[in-house]
Amino acid sequence: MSIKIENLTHIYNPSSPFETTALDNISFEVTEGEFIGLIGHTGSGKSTLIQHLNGLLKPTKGKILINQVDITSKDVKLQDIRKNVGLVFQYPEHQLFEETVYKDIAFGPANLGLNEEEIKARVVEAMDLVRLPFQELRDRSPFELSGGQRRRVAIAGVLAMKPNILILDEPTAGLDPKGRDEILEQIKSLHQQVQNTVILVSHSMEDIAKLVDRIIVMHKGKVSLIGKPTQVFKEVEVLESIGLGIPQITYLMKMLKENNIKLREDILTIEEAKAEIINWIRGNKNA
Ligand SMILES: Nc1ncnc2c1ncn2[C@@H]1O[C@H](COP(=O)(O)OP(=O)(O)OP(=O)(O)O)[C@@H](O)[C@H]1O
Repeated sequence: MSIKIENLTHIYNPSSPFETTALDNISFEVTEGEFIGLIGHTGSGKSTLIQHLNGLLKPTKGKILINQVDITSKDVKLQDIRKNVGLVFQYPEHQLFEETVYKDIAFGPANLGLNEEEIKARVVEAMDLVRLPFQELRDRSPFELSGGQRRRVAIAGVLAMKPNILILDEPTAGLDPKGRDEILEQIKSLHQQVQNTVILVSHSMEDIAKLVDRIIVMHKGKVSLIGKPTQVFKEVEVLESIGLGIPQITYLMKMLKENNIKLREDILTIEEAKAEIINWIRGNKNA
């Protein structure tokens, strides 16, 4: 499903001493099946923006079109939006409440009015997508699991709704490096399998550089940059002026180039850098 944001403004506590313009007239489009990284400093408006996409917040001004349907219109039911747009909040495991893993993941599909057989199929599939063993964990309490497993149960609960648009707000926050890599790897492989539209909110350029088709950089309620990772990372001055950087490996490639070691600058991962440096060394040996 596609998303089109038109002149979206959101003001908290309007006409009060606490008035805050969290989103300031922003516009952009996301095409069906795109994987978007949404990045920006704390307070830049990321959470406010994504809460508009599943109808949790209403715009002060502007429109949100999902597959050309304006979801801010009074005729659109919240339930229909939520069927299509799955939102995984920050620290989603805090919202687990059922006594078993199965019941927690089944909660959303049950609310969709599906029958028991279909609900079970959804739970099995969702647990498989986040690599949680169904037989071993189905009857366990989510509260007996590790932090990383609880996070995956919570993500599975949203995946079981089979949303066409999946939005994840800092899904790796608070996890150790292994847990973080596993979750990112699972989100990537899910996107490759089902080709859904994904918006991943992150503070880490490193994390999103490897995954996304395009990056949206937010600053003070506005879209500051939007483009492919390699395009966005060329804007080092803009990024630094708003307190963000480019991935360390991209810095290293730039520095090598400045020292007359001619390498590609659009390197995003250590693996790509390794291959490029080995090529360069081989080329010089043969010269
Ligand atoms: N419920 C609220 N009431 C009043 N102001 C709010 C509310 N939620 C957010 N804000 C303000 O709106 C602005 C944008 O906040 P928002 O949470 O959208 O930013 P963010 O980029 O998601 O930050 P973080 O990375 O910390 O989650 C901030 O100035 C924030 O203080």
